[in-house]
Amino acid sequence: MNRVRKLLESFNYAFEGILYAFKTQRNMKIHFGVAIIVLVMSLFFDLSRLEILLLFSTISMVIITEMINTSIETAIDLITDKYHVFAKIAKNVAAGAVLIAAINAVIVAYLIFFHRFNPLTYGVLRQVQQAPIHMTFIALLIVVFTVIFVKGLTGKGTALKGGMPSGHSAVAFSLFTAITFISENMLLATLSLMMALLVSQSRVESKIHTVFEVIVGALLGFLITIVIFQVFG
Ligand SMILES: Nc1ncnc2c1ncn2[C@@H]1O[C@H](COP(=O)(O)OP(=O)(O)OP(=O)(O)O)[C@@H](O)[C@H]1O
Repeated sequence: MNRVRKLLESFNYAFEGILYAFKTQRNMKIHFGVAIIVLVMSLFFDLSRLEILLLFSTISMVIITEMINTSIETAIDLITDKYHVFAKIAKNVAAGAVLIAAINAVIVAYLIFFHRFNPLTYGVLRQVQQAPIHMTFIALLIVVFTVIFVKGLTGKGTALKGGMPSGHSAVAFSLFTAITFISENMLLATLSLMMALLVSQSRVESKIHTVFEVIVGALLGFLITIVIFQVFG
């Protein structure tokens, strides 16, 4: 009897932990909200057992990493409220784990749902792989990952602001290239190029990037997207 009570008690503590994370962490509410939307959506589609399994594992992974992140943050705050480089590393690494789980979730959701939303490509993976939107999505993802990676190598700026190269111009030029390939229309190409130039110019104007960083970003976005469209288009 005592053992059963102990077991129940430990379940209770575990639920308290889940509730605490949900109540106090804004991101946790977002994860749960998105998870619910995805699960409701899954009811409208004829998902295979494997796809459902993937959905559940992916959702669990995001929630689990967020909870471990909360746990580490709390433990660090218990130890110190002073600035310490180790505290920063521990918290950043834990936050990084959540980010990876969240990116994985976006990719899984894309692979499971996207072709079902597009009646033209319904059920035909080969067609989806060749769809411009698919290539644009993949190109953008690769551009963003590359920018973050290069920023990490050069050690300047943060993932989303400043540093080498400019992520904004990389994305803007990637989109310009995708629009040019998809539309095959000079006017649209010119207009989107003007927008990409404006984005890049504003990064220099607001002193977030140097001209060189913006040019490297633009080249990166442009070249990666060209390669993707040439190879898979
Ligand atoms: N004691 C500390 N020493 C050094 N850097 C810290 C310290 N505490 C926090 N930081 C830095 O601030 C960032 C945010 O920390 P914080 O504890 O506010 O986490 P958070 O992700 O904002 O959490 P929440 O979403 O719960 O508000 C950490 O990722 C870390 O880089």
